[in-house]
Amino acid sequence: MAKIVTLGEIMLRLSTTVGTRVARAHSFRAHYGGGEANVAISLANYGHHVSFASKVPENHLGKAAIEHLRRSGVDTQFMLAGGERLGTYYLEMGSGARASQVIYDRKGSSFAEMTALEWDIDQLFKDVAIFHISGITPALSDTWRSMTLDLIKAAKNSGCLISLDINYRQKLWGTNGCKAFLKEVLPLIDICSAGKLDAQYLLEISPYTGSDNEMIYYNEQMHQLYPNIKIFYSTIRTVYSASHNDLVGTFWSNGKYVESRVHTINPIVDRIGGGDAFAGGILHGILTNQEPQQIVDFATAASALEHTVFGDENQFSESEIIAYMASSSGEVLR
Ligand SMILES: O=C(O)C(=O)C[C@H](O)[C@H](O)CO
Repeated sequence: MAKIVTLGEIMLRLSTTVGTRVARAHSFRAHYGGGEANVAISLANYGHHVSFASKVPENHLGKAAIEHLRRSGVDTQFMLAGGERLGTYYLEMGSGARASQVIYDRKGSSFAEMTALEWDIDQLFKDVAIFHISGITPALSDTWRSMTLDLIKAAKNSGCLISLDINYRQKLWGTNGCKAFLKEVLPLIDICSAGKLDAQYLLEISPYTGSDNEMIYYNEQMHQLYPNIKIFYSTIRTVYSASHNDLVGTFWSNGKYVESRVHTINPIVDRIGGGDAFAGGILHGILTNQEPQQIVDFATAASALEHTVFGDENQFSESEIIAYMASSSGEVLR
């Protein structure tokens, strides 16, 4: 199967149990996560040869992060060892009207402190079909901002398709920094995860005022700005609370727009990583040359299932997702 490389920061996640605030917590659950690592795990679950590239410290936490990737079958040959610490984030689990909250504790991490591309770049992109990256990495430092562009250019020179999840994180940078980065990077991108809010607030597309499907408008406007981007995808949450979503997946490819059915996720066990599970499903569909409707249906089902388990990563195989698409009644499967 085609080779994919994803690159970014993997972190230790420490989360509260539902109903406990971070400030009152006496214990935390430990998981490992990071947008691009989560996408790599999804793709490995579906049988793709996928490498995740990052840097972690040479200690037991760094080893645990690598073990987390290996357990799911992600190739870790591009995991560098060194630096001071593994980035960490705390997650206060939301409930009902109270949103989940993230506190980042990632300054000074082995990955964030990198000042040079320490990988053998020719090896990293050798025989790679898709290079996937997100807007989290350039938000870590000015150096990472220019290194992200360098990586993308190198991947393009090696013939990879470039996939970017905008993944705007307001706790890492402001909209101005992100907007400036997007102006530079989007002309280099082939596949892009961008939703309505990204279109309005980061790409400055005027709000839709008509009565047709607004996502068709936003996707077409984004494509007009960046005709090189042939695929846009995003999820829409029509009912939204910390513990309940109605989720719809959208996919726009060369002028054709499709949506999934509505997935009602109630209760949500853990929403972190739902977007990455969706991205993993989309990239899987692209890599296996599926039809747009099949692609969005599978990716949205994968995302819906990801909301039902603890942890940032999709833990379901392709056949489990297909079985859920066929039943989705929550009955006992015997
Ligand atoms: O927020 C981040 O920077 C992360 O990468 C942590 C999570 O895994 C990610 O947000 C999920 O998309």
